[in-house]
Amino acid sequence: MQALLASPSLRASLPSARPSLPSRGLVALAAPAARARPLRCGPRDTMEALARDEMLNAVELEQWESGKSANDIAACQGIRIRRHGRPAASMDDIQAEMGAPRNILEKIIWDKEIEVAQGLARCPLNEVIESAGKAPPTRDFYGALAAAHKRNGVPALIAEVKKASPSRGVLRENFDPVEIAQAYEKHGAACLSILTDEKYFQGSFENLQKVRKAGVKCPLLCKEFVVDKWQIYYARVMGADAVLLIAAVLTDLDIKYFLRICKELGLTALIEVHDEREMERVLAINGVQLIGINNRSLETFIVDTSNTKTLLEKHGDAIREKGILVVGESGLFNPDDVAYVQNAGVSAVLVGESLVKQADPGLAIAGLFGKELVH
Ligand SMILES: O=C(O)c1ccccc1NCC(=O)[C@H](O)[C@H](O)COP(=O)(O)O
Repeated sequence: MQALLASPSLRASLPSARPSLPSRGLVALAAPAARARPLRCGPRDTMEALARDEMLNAVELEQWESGKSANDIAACQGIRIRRHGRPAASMDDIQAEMGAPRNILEKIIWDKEIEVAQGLARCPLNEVIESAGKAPPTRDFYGALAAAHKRNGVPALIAEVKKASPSRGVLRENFDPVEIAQAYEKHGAACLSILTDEKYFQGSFENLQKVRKAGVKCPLLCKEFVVDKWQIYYARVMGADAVLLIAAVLTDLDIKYFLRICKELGLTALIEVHDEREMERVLAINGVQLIGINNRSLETFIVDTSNTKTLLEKHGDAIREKGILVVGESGLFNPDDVAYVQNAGVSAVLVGESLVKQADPGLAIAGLFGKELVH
């Protein structure tokens, strides 16, 4: 019998998802050879496909069999964000067991685990999967970036619809997501990023859905803190063409598994890295098309655009050989900032604050690039 690591999402649904998953948590499945029927597109089949594609790593299997907790496995990959795995508990009880969150990103993730459990209770996974299968076709997020970069001769723009953030507070009081999205599209944004986290960014999945239903044509990134596959299916249902997967939060197996789900749903995955270790991890994963280099540390809020230059000086050749597009994210305010990351090797930029806080976010785009962008 082929033992298969519990998928990240399955792990999240187990009673002790992260703190300590006993080796009995291994899920024994029929040896792939024994399966006669073709692969269905359900999560269990995705897990079998995962195993069949030998995306699993013997080291990871050994770690699980050694009884290491999922948090220990994550820590072995340099991940500093822990999971509590107790979505039904109060934050007080969680903190009594884990101590206070070490930084804002860990706090966001601890809240997200609880939110996802509430979402699952509200809209069970099988229903979301069924709805995702009926959603209109996705738009080509990756292709839109590549085309815009070629058309304009500057990095393609992913313009972010963001009302507030932990580091900057409220950016725009008068916040109409559809109005902002339409202004961005009118002035040449290739794609849009829509914040869907409510507690820390005052965003929502409803904003994503409104923008999609308003007739905005450019592809939409669901800017969410993904910790479970339910969020990917739900993003698809609510109108996303791409989702964000954050390497600082997700293990290699999480990313491999979620990449496969994105592929099945026709979604582009933007894999976000911030440091050397995360870049090396992500470049070792097959199927990555789009890497975002965040100049902002999501743990300290420090923004340093030289981060993009440093990472691309070392890894640019490998990235180009793989045909991966790179998105420079955060802290871009003027043409010099854009030129700096362009010279470093990015094909696109993701920009929020410097646009959304302007009186006319659409008009601000020409100011950011020093020229009008063409469609
Ligand atoms: O922006 C924050 O304060 C923040 C805190 C914790 C996690 C994520 C956070 N921001 C997400 C982003 O990275 C930005 O929204 C995005 O890259 C755009 O950055 P900017 O142009 O500087 O608004």
